Amino acid sequence: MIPRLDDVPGVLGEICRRRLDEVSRRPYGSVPDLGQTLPSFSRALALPGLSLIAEVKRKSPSQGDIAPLDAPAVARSYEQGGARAVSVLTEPHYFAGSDEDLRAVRRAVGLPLLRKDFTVHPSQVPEARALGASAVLLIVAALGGLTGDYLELARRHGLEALVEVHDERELDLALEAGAEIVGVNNRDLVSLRVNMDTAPHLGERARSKGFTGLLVAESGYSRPEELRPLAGRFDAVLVGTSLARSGDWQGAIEALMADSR
Ligand SMILES: O=C(O)c1ccccc1NCC(=O)[C@H](O)[C@H](O)COP(=O)(O)O
Repeated sequence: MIPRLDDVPGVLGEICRRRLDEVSRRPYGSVPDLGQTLPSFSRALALPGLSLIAEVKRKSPSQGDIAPLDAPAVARSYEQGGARAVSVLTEPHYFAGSDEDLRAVRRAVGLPLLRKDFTVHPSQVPEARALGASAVLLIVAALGGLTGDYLELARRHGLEALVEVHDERELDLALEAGAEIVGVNNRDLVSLRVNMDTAPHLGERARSKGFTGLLVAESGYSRPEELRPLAGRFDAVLVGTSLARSGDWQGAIEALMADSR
């Protein structure tokens, strides 16, 4: 169940190899699961109109420092602004996130949470649930042929999975693996280039192949007009940098989503 990360190029490869090294040092099951009932991620995304997954993001390889956020306070504003789910980055070095951020956000809001991390070891799956996440991120570019095994593991732990792709090959792999929630990332995680045509293109391909699950468009969104190509095609959009940077998190959501509700 450990992916062959030597073959993963660029920044994504670096992040994943470092994460695997860190995670492998922790004793399996070191985060106690309090057995709490967690809200459904997919039900929130399937509500009418375009759902927003708002991300708590302090820094990133493409942007550098974004904002020194207080994770639970920002998540509360996201909830008040009408976000339907919150994504919490828990990777410490490249994104300045932490497991404690996820725990604190769980205590602060009632929305379903996505643990936005680089899942490269099976222990991260039960850990996500124990920290209060309803869903984990599975990046096909990192997991390759193991994507289906991680999906099965997530289901066994009562978690949903956002299966992330950014090209046709990865999309086809995600569909074959049985993904029910597919995230199309406009950002190529190897080159870090953003192409806003990626989500509409791959969304259309997924539907043409008979995919009836949930589609999420990810990365690069900051203006309401950029959401127009998603209307009626995507169930949700995941937004990090532009919201995190705004300082007025509730107002930024209201402005961004004004035409999409
Ligand atoms: O954001 C990055 O620079 C990045 C680099 C390498 C791997 C992952 C990265 N981001 C993860 C994400 O997918 C985004 O945080 C998410 O889609 C939100 O994107 P944005 O609204 O553009 O911050």
